[in-house]
Amino acid sequence: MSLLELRNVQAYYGTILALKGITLDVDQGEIVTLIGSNGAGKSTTLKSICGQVKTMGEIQYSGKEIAMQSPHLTALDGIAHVPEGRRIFPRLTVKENLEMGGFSVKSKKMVKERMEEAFTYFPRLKERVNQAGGTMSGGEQQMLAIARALMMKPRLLLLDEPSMGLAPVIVTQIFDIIQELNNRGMTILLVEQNAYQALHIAHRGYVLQTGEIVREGSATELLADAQIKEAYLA
Ligand SMILES: Nc1ncnc2c1ncn2[C@@H]1O[C@H](COP(=O)(O)OP(=O)(O)OP(=O)(O)O)[C@@H](O)[C@H]1O
Repeated sequence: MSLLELRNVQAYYGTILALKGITLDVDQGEIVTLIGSNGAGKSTTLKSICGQVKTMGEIQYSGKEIAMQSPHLTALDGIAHVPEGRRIFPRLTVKENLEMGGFSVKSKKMVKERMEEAFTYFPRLKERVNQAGGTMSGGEQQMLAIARALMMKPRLLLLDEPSMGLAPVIVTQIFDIIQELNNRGMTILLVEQNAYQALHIAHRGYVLQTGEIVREGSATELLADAQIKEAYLA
């Protein structure tokens, strides 16, 4: 059984059908990437999993049906969503942002432990623990957004375009960290426009086009595919 299974998932914004029946799996321990152009439905797929849009079809997580479940409960079930555009709290410090991420953790000691664990991935955040989130660079804010998601010790991490708007050298750092998270056991569903780098760290990938999956395969297969190269890796 996969950790996450979507079966014929349709998603609507009002009467607009943004996903036309998506079927995909994410197994425990994998990095799976969703690639596709602007408006293909990548973000909507993540929002569907988190109960942030109206959906039809089955979404099973760890054997439980979670379609249309409230985002709050989905988070408590162990699914962390890092949305596009790194929505950190700009006026709060790094430490306060991380504490907000651990809001559901009752023990202060555990919050501290988790913060220290997050700092092992992001030593730069530790150096800036009292700096206001909004004054940090784009890359640091992305790191903070991911670190904040780690505070609830998720089993599944949904990352929406973590490379967006970042300089190439920072993108490489972020991708290295994503890979390290996975090496230490985190299952990751990664949405990316940067298909080339995403496929380099992923095990498998799905290609979305106007709300439909048009191709799926191992990352190696997709990287070698001539059509994909032309459309997404140019
Ligand atoms: N709040 C909304 N209201 C109406 N339509 C929406 C809304 N959000 C997204 N859509 C539409 O749903 C479709 C899928 O959008 P989505 O954001 O999932 O694409 P995406 O693949 O993540 O693209 P991008 O990389 O540009 O974010 C698009 O046609 C978009 O216009």
